[in-house]
Amino acid sequence: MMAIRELKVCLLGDTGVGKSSIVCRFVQDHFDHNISPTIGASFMTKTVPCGNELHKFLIWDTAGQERFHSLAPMYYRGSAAAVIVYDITKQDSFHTLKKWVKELKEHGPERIVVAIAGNKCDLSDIREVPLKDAKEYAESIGAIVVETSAKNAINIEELFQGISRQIPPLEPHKNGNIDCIKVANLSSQGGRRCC
Ligand SMILES: Nc1nc2c(ncn2[C@@H]2O[C@H](COP(=O)(O)OP(=O)(O)OP(=O)(O)O)[C@@H](O)[C@H]2O)c(=O)[nH]1
Repeated sequence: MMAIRELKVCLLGDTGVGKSSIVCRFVQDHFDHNISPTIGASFMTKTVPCGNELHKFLIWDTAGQERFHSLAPMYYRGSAAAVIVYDITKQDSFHTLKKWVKELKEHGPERIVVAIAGNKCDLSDIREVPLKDAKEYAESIGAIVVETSAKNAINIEELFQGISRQIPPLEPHKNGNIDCIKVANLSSQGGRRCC
């Protein structure tokens, strides 16, 4: 028997940085060049093994367009982790990422795991944000950082594995907690809805 833990995760970041594409690649191993901007938010799940536990990620992919900004607290409230995405070819999107970090610090859950994803690393020939800047910034706030490509499936699994590693394992006597159900296999895995 393995314990399954439900972990709420939200994705935040500018419109067009590739949040939905990252989730779609992670959950369905699929990439769509013509993906539409998210309206409000979308929800998907994926369960992955982590040590003696299964982590069921309840993934809220938020809309990056400014008009949806006020909805964000609904999605980061109660989240175990936030993936904040920027586009390595857009300096502005890195600036927006810093604003999200500030907002999470002020209004987000106290011990939220923050993972920074520098997406579109397949476009490094037109890069505007050096990896060094992202690493230095991530270190200064104690966040995970990785450059990803949803298009070429680079570091997408690793991003979520990094989050899993930051989630402290449950103590055995706590296995009866409400966020933890005993299951024998991975049959609950899969997305409920994509993009
Ligand atoms: N080259 C490249 N393009 C990407 C990558 N990820 C996403 N894109 C493209 O970037 C555009 C925006 O992707 P989305 O996933 O919709 O971005 P988003 O951050 O979810 O946008 P909103 O829903 O508006 O917040 C689409 O045309 C994608 O095909 C990537 O890794 N590489």
